[in-house]
Amino acid sequence: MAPKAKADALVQKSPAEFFAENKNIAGFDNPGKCLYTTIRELVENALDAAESIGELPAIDITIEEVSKARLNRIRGVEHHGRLDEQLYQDFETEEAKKKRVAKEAREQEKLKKLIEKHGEGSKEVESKRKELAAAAGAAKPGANMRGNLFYKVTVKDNGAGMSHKDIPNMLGRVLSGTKYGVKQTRGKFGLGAKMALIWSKMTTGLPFEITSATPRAASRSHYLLDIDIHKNEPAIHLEEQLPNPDGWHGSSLSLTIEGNWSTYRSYILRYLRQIAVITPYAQFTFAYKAEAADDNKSNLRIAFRRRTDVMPDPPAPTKHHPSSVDLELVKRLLRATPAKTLTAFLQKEFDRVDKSLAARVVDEMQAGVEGDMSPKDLDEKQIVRLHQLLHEIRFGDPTGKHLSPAGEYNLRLGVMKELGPDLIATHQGDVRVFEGHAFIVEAAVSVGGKNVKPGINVHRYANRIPLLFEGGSDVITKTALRRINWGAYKINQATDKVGVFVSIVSTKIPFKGAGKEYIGDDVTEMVAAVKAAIQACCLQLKSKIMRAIAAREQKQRKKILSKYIPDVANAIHSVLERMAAAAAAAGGAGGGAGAGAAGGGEEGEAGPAAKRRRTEAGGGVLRDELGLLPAVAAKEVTAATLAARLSEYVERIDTDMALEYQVQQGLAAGEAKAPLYLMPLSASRHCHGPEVHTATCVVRLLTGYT
Ligand SMILES: Nc1ncnc2c1ncn2[C@@H]1O[C@H](COP(=O)(O)OP(=O)(O)OP(=O)(O)O)[C@@H](O)[C@H]1O
Repeated sequence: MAPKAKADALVQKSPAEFFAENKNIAGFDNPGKCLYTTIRELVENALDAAESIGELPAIDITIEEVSKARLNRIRGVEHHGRLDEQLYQDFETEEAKKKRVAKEAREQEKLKKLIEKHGEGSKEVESKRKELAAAAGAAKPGANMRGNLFYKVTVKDNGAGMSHKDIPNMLGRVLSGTKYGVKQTRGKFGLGAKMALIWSKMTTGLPFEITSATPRAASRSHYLLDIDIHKNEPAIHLEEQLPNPDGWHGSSLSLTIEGNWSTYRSYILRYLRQIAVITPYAQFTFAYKAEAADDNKSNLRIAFRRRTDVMPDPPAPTKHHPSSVDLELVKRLLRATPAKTLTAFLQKEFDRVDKSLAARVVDEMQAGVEGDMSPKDLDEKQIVRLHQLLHEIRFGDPTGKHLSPAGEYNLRLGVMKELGPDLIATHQGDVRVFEGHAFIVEAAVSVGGKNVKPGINVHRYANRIPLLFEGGSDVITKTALRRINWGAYKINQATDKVGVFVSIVSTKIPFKGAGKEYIGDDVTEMVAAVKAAIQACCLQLKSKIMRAIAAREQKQRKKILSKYIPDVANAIHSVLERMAAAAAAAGGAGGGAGAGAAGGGEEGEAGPAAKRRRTEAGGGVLRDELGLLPAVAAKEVTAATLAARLSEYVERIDTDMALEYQVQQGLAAGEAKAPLYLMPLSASRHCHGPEVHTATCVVRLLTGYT
């Protein structure tokens, strides 16, 4: 008989263990991505911390390369040479070496043939070279060994700091934070900084170093902190309070982790550039320090300067909207409320519930529930009934006053400073609601600019943080690429350099996953709001683009007309010369004093009538009403005269058309119109009236006419 299977042993995991084993859920996928996410989490905490006290953020970010040798010195690990080379992954056997060399020779032969066929520098040769270089790297023995890719990451801010006693729990216990309330914040889960610490613990074993001071604190807290993953508890290596003579406030957080700068460099820089776009009132400095101080090729220093002191109003905490709460939350609120009566509880804990509405909700509960009973006395069934009613009754929508969008001004400024586009339009949508949470969508669409690829370049933001990964499934990308008919707005989706910036702020962003990488495309309200915001920008751009096209066409027309003026003037002049000569000859034959008409002319026509002569040339009849022919004959009208008059004419119709066009556009665009009264110059004036500022000029009115 087969032995009876042993029941699996029950194991419980701490949240820290769970996240350590499932790092990717929080955006910690591979060493490169971990470096990126660490920076991101620390920068977002820094911004939240500064904005929470109304301070214009000033954030310094440093990534310092740490070689394995240096890391080992820091960790006190002794260096030993290799005893047995053959044990190591980078050891190459004779046979493997022979194979590699033969393969390399074959590839070189292929390259030679390509050079003969297409020539040195051709596309084919260059791509083969790249392929060979990559293959050479991959074929190196031990190529997949993890190299010395360690980095000390430090982020310093001028924010609110943390109170001394809270630091261990805030930064050493997974799922602990101060941002769980109903409030728009960049952080949400109480996880990011701890994930960075877990990653550091898993790869270098070095602790978090934290220095922090709250505003007006007499001392700075200094900690070396670790996390006990099994217990999900902070483990303190060093705790001290240092003097704070200059009254500094803020935090400096530092971690040493494994990473990969070369593969994630572009993401990190893109992230910083995008956060600079949405936060133009913040100042960021970024420094990458290579292990060798004189490695100028690797060392990097970038400053994203502050461009405005106008900071959006800070988001305010709000109450739960009745339609957003689940049964568990209702129970938790009932347990925790300081309210003494049920009516007061409803009024105090929920958004959009005033005293009279609270009383009506209580009446609706029936079954013996009274408004003055204690919320703690509700039994299980009554709580279920209350929860159901909260979802069935129509409450007013959340107002969205507690939200803090970047604002069209900031968004426009940010895009202009980072991209310098040719055209830009911005739009802020109305407050909308999903699942009882208010949200606002803002958008900017730009055309042209530096470092912008042709096509639709989508930039996504959620609660003012840039989202760089997993864009394909995001509501913003999908809407921009699939739901907007760009052609209808005179934008060429394939060749124009279009920047689409969409920012969503809300007390609840429907992120997919704790990594906060993308927003689901399944919230109908959000899809509609994103589409409307992009379309509103496109509509503004369309009229700008049409104006630009018309101006370009006009310029082009003028250029073409001007180009032909000399030829046309010469041609006309030579025809006129010939006609003048013919007229002179005909006049002579007719015996009139140079005034006779040829062919169809009246016999004996003379005097003033001679000025309006008819000349027959080549079977046609020309009526010289202006008396041009004698002027041509007398060389008073030359080709140059004709060219000058033609130029004048082209210039005039250009100005007339431009003026007419501007007037039409002004009227169509509904620009500010103000009645102006023109007085005869003879009217005497006593004093100056107000100035009228229009889009194109300032008109000063004169008053006090007599
Ligand atoms: N630079 C800082 N200044 C002040 N407080 C900070 C700073 N960094 C972290 N904190 C505090 O530590 C808490 C935990 O931070 P952590 O990054 O782990 O999570 P979070 O920001 O709350 O949420 P999320 O996981 O979504 O980022 C924060 O809620 C905040 O109160």
